[in-house]
Amino acid sequence: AGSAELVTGARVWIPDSVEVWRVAEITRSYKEGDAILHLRLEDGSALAYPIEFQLPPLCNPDCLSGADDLVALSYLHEPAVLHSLRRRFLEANAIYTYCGIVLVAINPYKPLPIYEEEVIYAYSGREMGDMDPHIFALAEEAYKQMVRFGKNQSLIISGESGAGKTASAKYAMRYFTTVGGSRCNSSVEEKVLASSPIMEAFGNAKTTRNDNSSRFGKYIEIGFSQARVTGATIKTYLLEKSRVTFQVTLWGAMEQEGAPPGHLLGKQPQSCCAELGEGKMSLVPTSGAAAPLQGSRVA
Ligand SMILES: Nc1ncnc2c1ncn2[C@@H]1O[C@H](COP(=O)(O)OP(=O)(O)OP(=O)(O)O)[C@@H](O)[C@H]1O
Repeated sequence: AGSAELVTGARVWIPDSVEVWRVAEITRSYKEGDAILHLRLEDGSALAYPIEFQLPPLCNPDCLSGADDLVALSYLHEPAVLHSLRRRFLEANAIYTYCGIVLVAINPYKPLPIYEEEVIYAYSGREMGDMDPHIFALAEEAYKQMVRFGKNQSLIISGESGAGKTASAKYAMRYFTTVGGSRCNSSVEEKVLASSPIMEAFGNAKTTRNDNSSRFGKYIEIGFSQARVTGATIKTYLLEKSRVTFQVTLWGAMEQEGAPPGHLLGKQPQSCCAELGEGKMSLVPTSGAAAPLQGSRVA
């Protein structure tokens, strides 16, 4: 925040060890060079907040936080983004929010009734701004651009382990196979969708972060002809050595602070496959180097 905006009555975010950020109201206008900012917390208590390096970030007006596009916020900083996403999720069960052309997704860790075929058709042919933020809106935008201009499109999905990248990619694929499904050759779409469990059987494992964690990134190329799906190619990439070659014991996983995220959970390398169960296989190269992975073709 600029010092001119830190006036009596303005609200700011201050760091908190439990809630991460909490709101406080300024009770005395701040002047350049002041070492203390006088605040009142939400429970009514007074706080003399020391200005060490940075002035605290300002709160957005209540009417703005919770907007479906973060770009609408007057102040765009970490507490504003977290507060807006939290409010949308808790108040409206809204897991998707735009930030311009980027879609931010929160993993709800429970099934939501927002991926049915009716929802796909509701998004089909619509503009991004007309509908609530959704992975289908993004998929529709890419599909429309491809059909309209005949240009290849890419969806880049990133996030930490367990964020929901694989699930999002599957929803996008379901969208394309539904709106771009061909009536005469429906087995192609079925094969494209059926490729996911096969790839997961070979390449996923249970980790401390995610019960069904991908061991490598996937580049999925979906081919279209006259706006209809004709097939898909999956190439594997980004084989993280730390995910594959580093193993800790079951007890070590619990005890070891700062263990790399997404590492395999197994007692001994040789017992790892059995640990993983449910038809999943671990990828444990015999040498320390990352094993090259081949692309596999579907349909
Ligand atoms: N939109 C969603 N709705 C409901 N559940 C979800 C959603 N997205 C993800 N999940 C759940 O969260 C779990 C973890 O998601 P997912 O495997 O897609 O994460 P990831 O980002 O691919 O993780 P990793 O990098 O470890 O492979 C999934 O098994 C799924 O049950």
